[in-house]
Amino acid sequence: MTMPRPIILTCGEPAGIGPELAPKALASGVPFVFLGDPRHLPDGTLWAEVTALGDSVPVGTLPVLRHDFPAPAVPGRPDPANAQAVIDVIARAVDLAQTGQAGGICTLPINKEALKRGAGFGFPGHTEYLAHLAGDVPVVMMLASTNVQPPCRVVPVTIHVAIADVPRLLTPALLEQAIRITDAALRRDFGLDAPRIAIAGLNPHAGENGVMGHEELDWIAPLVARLRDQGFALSGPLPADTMFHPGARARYDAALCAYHDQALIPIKTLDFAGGVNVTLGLPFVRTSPDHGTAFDIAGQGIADAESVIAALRMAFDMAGKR
Ligand SMILES: NC(=O)C1=CN([C@@H]2O[C@H](COP(=O)(O)OP(=O)(O)OC[C@H]3O[C@@H](n4cnc5c(N)ncnc54)[C@H](O)[C@@H]3O)[C@@H](O)[C@H]2O)C=CC1
Ligand SMILES: NCC(=O)COP(=O)(O)O
Repeated sequence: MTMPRPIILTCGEPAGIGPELAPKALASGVPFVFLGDPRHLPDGTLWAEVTALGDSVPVGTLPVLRHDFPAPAVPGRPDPANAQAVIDVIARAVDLAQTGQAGGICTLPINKEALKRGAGFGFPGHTEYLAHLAGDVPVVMMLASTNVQPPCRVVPVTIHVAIADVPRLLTPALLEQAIRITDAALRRDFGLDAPRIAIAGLNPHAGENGVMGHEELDWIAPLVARLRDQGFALSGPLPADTMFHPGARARYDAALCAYHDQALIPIKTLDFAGGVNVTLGLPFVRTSPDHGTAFDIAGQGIADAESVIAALRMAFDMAGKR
């Protein structure tokens, strides 16, 4: 087996904890290159500029593929002048992955509000932007634990949308697409031969036979039955409140949830430190730590690098499987 190419670690929002996590991520042991402005790294960081992904640097030194930003970074205070460069770094990383120069990308967190206000960013997150850059392909956001058993893997079928819009946006076509993409990715990237997927209901108690909502009876259960007949190992619709305890998680490999918080609250409660966000369905590997920009602690040097280390390892592992 050939060794995967190095992973690109994008800088994300330079006013957040991303730049201080990059040197700490060397502890991952994964070959990676930081794509960003070296001026944003903490004082005293050992870094060396590389011009290509194969370039070697001394042990313990952060390899940096330089992307100059217009402004320095002030922790906790995103500068609108830097917003476009944050977006450009993501696009440049995708290009490096699509052209085979990088084994995949691992993204440090962005602040969606800062990008929207600073550069009119038209996407609610990396996930949607990456799908666009890849040619408007359908994708799925999955967050996967690395520290708990049985594992907690969750997919929000609707992603960054207002809760008021969920019942309209959660459609049979979207759920079926998410099931198919998740099943394929669990086989390809996670080495599962017969993935078991649990489907959460939308309503309390999964509607309790229509007395607390009707979507489960109207279309979720029929869709699950139809796809089960096609060979997918599906369970549900299940009441979301009782499907994340260890005994329940032992019965499936990934849980498909109706909306963002239904999926992300369990994993961030069970394994905030080790959670990894992975985009399924892209033609290249993309992972990310599960946390955000953490402006409240940025620049203090106390940010925990466990999630980005787990994300880099997962990206490298996935790149190896492809
Ligand atoms: N992949 C991405 O680009 C993501 C971006 N975000 C963005 O981040 C921004 C802030 O989001 P929040 O909801 O406040 O979540 P957050 O994850 O940034 O912070 C939540 C809490 O966890 C703490 N925390 C986060 N990461 C930590 C770490 N590595 N070590 C120690 N403590 C840590 C923070 O100090 C804060 O108290 C938002 O703009 C959001 O959209 C959020 C999640 C993922
Ligand atoms: N809450 C998860 C999140 O915001 C991650 O979004 P993305 O930037 O990875 O799409």
